[in-house]
Amino acid sequence: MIKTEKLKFSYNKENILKGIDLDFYKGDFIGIIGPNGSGKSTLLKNLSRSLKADSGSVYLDNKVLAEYSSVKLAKKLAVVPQDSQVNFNFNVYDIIMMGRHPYQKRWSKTSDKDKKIVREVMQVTDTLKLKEKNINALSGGERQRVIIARALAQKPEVLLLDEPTSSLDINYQGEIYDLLKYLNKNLELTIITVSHDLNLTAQYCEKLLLIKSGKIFASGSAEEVLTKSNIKEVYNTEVLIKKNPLSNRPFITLIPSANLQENKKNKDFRIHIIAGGGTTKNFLADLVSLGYQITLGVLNIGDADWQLARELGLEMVEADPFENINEDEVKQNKEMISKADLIILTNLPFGHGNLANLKILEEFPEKNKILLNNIEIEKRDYTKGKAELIWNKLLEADNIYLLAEKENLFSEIKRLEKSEMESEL
Ligand SMILES: Nc1ncnc2c1ncn2[C@@H]1O[C@H](COP(=O)(O)OP(=O)(O)OP(=O)(O)O)[C@@H](O)[C@H]1O
Repeated sequence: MIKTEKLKFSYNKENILKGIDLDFYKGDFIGIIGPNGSGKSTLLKNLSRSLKADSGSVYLDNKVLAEYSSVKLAKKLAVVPQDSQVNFNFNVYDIIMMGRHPYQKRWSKTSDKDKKIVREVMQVTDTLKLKEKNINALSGGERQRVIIARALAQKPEVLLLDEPTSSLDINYQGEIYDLLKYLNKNLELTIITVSHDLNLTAQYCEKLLLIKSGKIFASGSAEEVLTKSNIKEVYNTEVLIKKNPLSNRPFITLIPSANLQENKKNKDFRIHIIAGGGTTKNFLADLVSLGYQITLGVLNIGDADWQLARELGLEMVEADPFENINEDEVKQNKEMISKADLIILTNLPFGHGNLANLKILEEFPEKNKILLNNIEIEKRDYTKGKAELIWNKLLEADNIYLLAEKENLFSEIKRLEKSEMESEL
């Protein structure tokens, strides 16, 4: 339906769009995302012909966009611009009726058909009750619904929106995107929207187009586009990606980078974590944001710590649950431990899996170890079997530190890191 070929555009000789090839189909619901200044709005304006490309082409239904008369184009394609200020004191009804201009002859009166269509779009956009109100007396969310209603009154096949929810609160954001979804599903409107909100677009749009510096960096489903590495590459940001339980689409959370200087300093300090059962949930993301190099193992696939480590994109040794750790997994774990400057243990020395983990540790008596949540351990009965022997031996060493608190963990790591650096000098 909309296609571009080698689309290039520049403002004052500054290349903004650097060869965009895209192909959108009838009924698509597309989200165009990307960092500030990457060229999203410029692309949208080229698609709606409010800017003219330097080279390359835009096609609408296989016809070059430039060949459409403005009336024909307005009947096919409507735009909800980023800054939808209306400078006149019109009431809502008159504003929406403006969408009928492409269908009206000059000086002609509004027809019954115009009135019927305006009424329909007011119903769909829930703006009937605002009919008599002055446009400048509306809230941001109401105004946006009116501007969308005006665009719909054009009876377009494609709706282009530039950040339709940027100034709206979370309630109105959902309302506008629900409306777009309804229009897309029920009226088969093709929707192309620029947005900064990765989670909203992930939840509502069927396809995403990720723009970086005027080029398409990635396109496809939300799962395909919103990967940790794409976001790192394009936004230079570390994120946590989970599945939104309602939509099953990716849900992105920013990992705060606590202190960039600190992060740089920590870059080479490696920590290997032996955990299980979600015992890392209070500190794992913090350690990542502090810049430590984290590995984990051996974790059972499906375990809460395994899940979190995956979401954080960490390197780990994984094992099938309810199976003994096999030789290969032991080997991988040993490799990770041998590279680590510090080992953190969070779980308890019982069960096959942890026994194997403990046995591996026996081979690294020289490594500093932190045992988190020692209080928990004292409560448990681990006094039987081989685990006890290994465990007691570990506890006898003077390079194992027992901690109960997350806060103490960070200061203890810093202390060990410092002494490591001093011993290297
Ligand atoms: N009218 C203009 N004249 C000159 N340069 C412009 C103009 N409009 C935009 N630019 C520049 O073109 C580049 C792309 O701008 P554009 O608005 O398309 O980016 P964007 O991805 O939509 O950004 P944002 O997310 O911040 O809205 C930016 O560097 C911007 O400064």
